[in-house]
Amino acid sequence: MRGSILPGGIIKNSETQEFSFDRVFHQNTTQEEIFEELAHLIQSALDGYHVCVFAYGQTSSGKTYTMQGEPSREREGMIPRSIKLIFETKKEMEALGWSYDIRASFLEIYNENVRDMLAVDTRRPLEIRFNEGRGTTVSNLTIVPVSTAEELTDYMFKAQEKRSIAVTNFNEHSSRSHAVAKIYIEARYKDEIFYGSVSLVDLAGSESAKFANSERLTETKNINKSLSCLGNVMLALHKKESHIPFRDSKLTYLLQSSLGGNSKCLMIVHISPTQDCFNESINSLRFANQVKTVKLASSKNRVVK
Ligand SMILES: Nc1ncnc2c1ncn2[C@@H]1O[C@H](COP(=O)(O)OP(=O)(O)OP(=O)(O)O)[C@@H](O)[C@H]1O
Repeated sequence: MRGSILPGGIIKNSETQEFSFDRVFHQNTTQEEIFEELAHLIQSALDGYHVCVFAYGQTSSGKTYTMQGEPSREREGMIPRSIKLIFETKKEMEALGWSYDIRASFLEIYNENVRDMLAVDTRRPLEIRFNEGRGTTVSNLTIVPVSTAEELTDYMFKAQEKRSIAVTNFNEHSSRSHAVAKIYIEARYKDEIFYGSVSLVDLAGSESAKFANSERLTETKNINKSLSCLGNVMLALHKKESHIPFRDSKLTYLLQSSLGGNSKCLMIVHISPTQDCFNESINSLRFANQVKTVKLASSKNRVVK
């Protein structure tokens, strides 16, 4: 990335800043190519691992496009592709004697309130609880059993329609909430049960508060607080600190089980190609650099009956 930031956000174009990541996608990369990075993780969830995929980046940088996509086959995003892969693999494995119980929930965190996207009244905030052995759960969250990919995709669209939408300076239909689609997979083979899950997280835009108008300031502050908590949790995990500040935000508290040791995580960081967004892009790349250093341990969640 060319340019550097001077105090006050002035960009000096003569210097080069370099970042390196596991994979870098350009703006013409297809959804199918991006999903190739995810497919093995989805497979892991079917084998009994907890998997978490984040889309991070400033407003309008393409997070929802990546996760949700658009209805056409080529443009469908990571969530519908994950759903299809889960049900295709389930069918193959059932022929080999496995059986599956698949359920799903959709929630959003808006202004530090957790809301159930499948509930009739989505305004009712829900509580996050921590149970020894079960990890974090959300009280009264609707978790629906699903038996086909189409059924689960329909729930995804219903949940998406209800997401908090507000007007911002950058994106007319910007999503101002973190959206978490979670698929719970219980796989049985003979006397063994494997408990896996996939959390697909479309984070709210990470733009700096100075761009927000006064109405949106509280939203933006809450979004930035939870994203910086996510960064702090990642840093504390990286340093193997004795206290990991999961409870500093609803987002990190909710994802405690997915981040805290026993999971496979992937973050897709989005940046906008325009010069106006340079400072935000640098911030996103720095965040990604910090996250990249975190090494999580993961193990299969297996019970023998
Ligand atoms: N790779 C892409 N190809 C085609 N269109 C794209 C691509 N990425 C983003 N877009 C388009 O750019 C616009 C903004 O993208 P999107 O809504 O996904 O951004 P976002 O990061 O989710 O924003 P917000 O934080 O406000 O939710 C949308 O109209 C989307 O269709």
